[in-house]
Amino acid sequence: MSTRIPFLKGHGTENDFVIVPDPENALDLPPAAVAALCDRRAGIGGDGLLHVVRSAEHPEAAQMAGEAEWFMDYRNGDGSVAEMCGNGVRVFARYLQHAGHVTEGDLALATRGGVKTVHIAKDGDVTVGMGKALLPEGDVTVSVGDRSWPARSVNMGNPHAVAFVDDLAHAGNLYSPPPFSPAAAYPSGVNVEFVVDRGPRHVAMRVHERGAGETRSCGTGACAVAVATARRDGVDPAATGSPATYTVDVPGGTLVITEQADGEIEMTGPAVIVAEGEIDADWLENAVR
Ligand SMILES: N[C@@H](CCC[C@H](N)C(=O)O)C(=O)O
Repeated sequence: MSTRIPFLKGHGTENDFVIVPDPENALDLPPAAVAALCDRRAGIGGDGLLHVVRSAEHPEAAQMAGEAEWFMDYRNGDGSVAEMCGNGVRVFARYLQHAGHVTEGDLALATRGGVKTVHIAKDGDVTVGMGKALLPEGDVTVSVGDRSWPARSVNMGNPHAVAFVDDLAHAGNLYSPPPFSPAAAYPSGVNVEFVVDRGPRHVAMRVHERGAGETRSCGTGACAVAVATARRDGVDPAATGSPATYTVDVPGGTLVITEQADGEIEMTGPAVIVAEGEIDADWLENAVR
C-alpha cells in the first residue's frame, strides 16, 4: 500500500482550497503536483492550495518565525505562487483551529505578503488585518470582447485591476484572462475585478483570478474593490480620520471590508472546513511525471 498524505478541503465565500498540512516542510510540491491536486475532475479540486508549514521550516518564512509560528505557502490552482490570498488566510486560520494548533482569538500568520493578524471570533467569522493598499498611478484599460473600461490599479500584496461596469454580465464568461493595456502595467499578470453598485457603500463584484480563472470570491480582490470604490466616491479615511466600511457581494457570499484612518484594511468573512482525507502518494507521483 502506498504512502498516504493527509489533506483537507475548505472554502471562504466559496473560494475553495486544498489544504495540505506539512509542519516540517517535508513534502515536495512542484507546480505540477499542485495543479494535479487542484484539478476538479482528475484531482481533489480547488482554486488554490494552502500548504501549511511552520515558518521556521520554510526558507521564505524563517525570518518571520519569531512573530508568526505558521506560514501560509499559498499556490494558485495552476501551480503558480502568489504573494497573498485573503480568503486563504481565513481558511488557513480555521484549519489551525480545527487541528487544535490555536484557539479562537488572535493569532499572527506569515504569508509572502508579510505577517497578517487574524481574529477568530466566537460567532465563527474570521477577520484578517490585510495591511495597507497601494494605489499605483497610471492609466490602465481592461477589455472583454468589444467592451473596455478604465481600471484602477490596487496592490494588496498581489496586483488587482478594478473596473466599474454597468452590468456584471458584461464581463462575459471569463474563460480566459481579460486583456489589459499597457502590458507593462502588470508584468507578472493581474487579478481583474468587475464591479457594480448595489447601494450606499455596498457593491457586487466578479473576478478573474491570475492562476485560477473566474472564482466565486477573492478576498484581496474584495479589499481592492472596497478601496477603489471609496476613492471613486471621494472617501479617504486618511483624510477624514473616519474609518470606512464597504460590503462587497461576491458570487459565493459577502465580505465586509473596513479601511481605518491609518490605511489599515480589515476583512471579515466566513471560513469553512468541509472534508478531510488522504492523498495516494503514488497517484500524485504519477500525476507529475
Ligand atoms: N483568492 C485569493 C487570491 C489568490 C491569489 C491570486 N490569484 C494571485 O495570483 O494574486 C484571495 O482570496 O485573495
